[in-house]
Amino acid sequence: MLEVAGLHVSYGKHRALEGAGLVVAKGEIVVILGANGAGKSTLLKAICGVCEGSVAGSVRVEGRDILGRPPHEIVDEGLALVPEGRGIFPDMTVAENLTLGAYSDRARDEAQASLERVFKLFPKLRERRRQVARTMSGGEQQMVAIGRAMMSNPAILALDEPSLGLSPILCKELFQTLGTVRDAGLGLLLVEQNARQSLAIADRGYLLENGEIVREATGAELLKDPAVQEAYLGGAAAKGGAKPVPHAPDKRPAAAGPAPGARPASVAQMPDTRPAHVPTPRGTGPSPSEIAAHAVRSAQGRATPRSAQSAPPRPAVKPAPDPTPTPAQSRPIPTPTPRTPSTGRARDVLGGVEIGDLVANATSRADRRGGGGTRPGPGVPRSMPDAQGPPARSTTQTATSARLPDVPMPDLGSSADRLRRILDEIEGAAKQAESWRPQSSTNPRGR
Ligand SMILES: Nc1ncnc2c1ncn2[C@@H]1O[C@H](COP(=O)(O)OP(=O)(O)OP(=O)(O)O)[C@@H](O)[C@H]1O
Repeated sequence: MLEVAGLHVSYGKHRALEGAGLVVAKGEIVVILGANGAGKSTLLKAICGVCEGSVAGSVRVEGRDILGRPPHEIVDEGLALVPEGRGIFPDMTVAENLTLGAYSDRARDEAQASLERVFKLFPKLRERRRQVARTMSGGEQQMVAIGRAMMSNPAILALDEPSLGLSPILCKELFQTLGTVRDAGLGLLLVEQNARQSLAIADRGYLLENGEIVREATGAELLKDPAVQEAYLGGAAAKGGAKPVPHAPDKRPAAAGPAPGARPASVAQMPDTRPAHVPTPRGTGPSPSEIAAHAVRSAQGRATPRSAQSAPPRPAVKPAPDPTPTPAQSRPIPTPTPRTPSTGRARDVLGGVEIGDLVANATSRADRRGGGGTRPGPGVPRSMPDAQGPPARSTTQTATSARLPDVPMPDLGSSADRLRRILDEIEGAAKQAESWRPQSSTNPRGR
């Protein structure tokens, strides 16, 4: 169960959240509705440990306090976030994306069971497991994002605007899927602008106005409520179809606070016993590079003591688009050495691939990119087709015909080091670009 009480968030002087409280039990869908700027994303990010504002209050998962803890620890406690925009690895296959979702301590040993559960929920992902993620439709990519979050074996799944950008048909499929995920026993906390469809599947919902929870009721009650219809469903006369959420209302109800009978009142009114303004470490949801960086640490952790894994998460760096074809995983990748024994069965399902292999694979791709297609990176022989800078192929070819060559994969430890170095180089280049200014002598305005 997720219990949030007295949650305050400020961005500088701006108070975005004022004492929000909510509860999500396993096996229920809870929707947060609110106008643009009401604080919905802030609420979700603060709960999941990825809010850049100052956060105070209480957030508990299964009774354990998680506020102020780093995102990967929060995932380990059983709370996973599907961020707005999905955050999948576009150049990796479905199977690779899913496998990387099992990087947490909580999930690693159960990766196989989690994968089977995801494939059972989303049979399409099993069919498409070798397809490169960026070649999938928006709805399918959303499935990958949800599936990847489920690979961490969460008790509670938080989703930020999962229907954003989906067509009406895909929206319908998505909400059906969320119902199935709930039926599998997970608790879902859903921030949505599609009020009609989200309330239709919700067990309960909360209305957020100007940073405060002003009402809690069942999904059915909220759907029938004239005020909700007026504010979020385009008026009582509106029939069917998703309506845009109105802009921030200028007035709030006189009696702001949980509705009569709102449950549990005791949680919503819990005093804030935490020190004011606990800063949380991240600014946005975990990015693919953060997940990759954590995967690197996890992979290294197999050969190093746990105490050596305490490096802070890396800053978000968007992966550059990969112009080279992505190999399909149709044959096992040779196992790097030395390696501690594999956890076993997940490797079978994924054609012999595990997180360490994925990291090594990603590294060798990055090397090829860095070498401009002319110089293979260390451990990547010149005979690799991509290293010779082949002409661009279609995405269809990418997904179906590219194959990993039978070459030994580089040593895992050095791969991890190289991935780190590449991330550092990207960061350095970004910093240089930020600090660069034209010389005054070249000022075109002559000032
Ligand atoms: N990083 C930030 N720095 C400063 N202010 C922020 C930041 N993130 C959000 N805010 C402000 O906090 C308030 C709540 O923003 P938030 O994104 O949580 O709203 P929302 O309900 O999710 O809106 P939308 O539906 O438009 O996404 C807004 O006034 C927004 O401008």
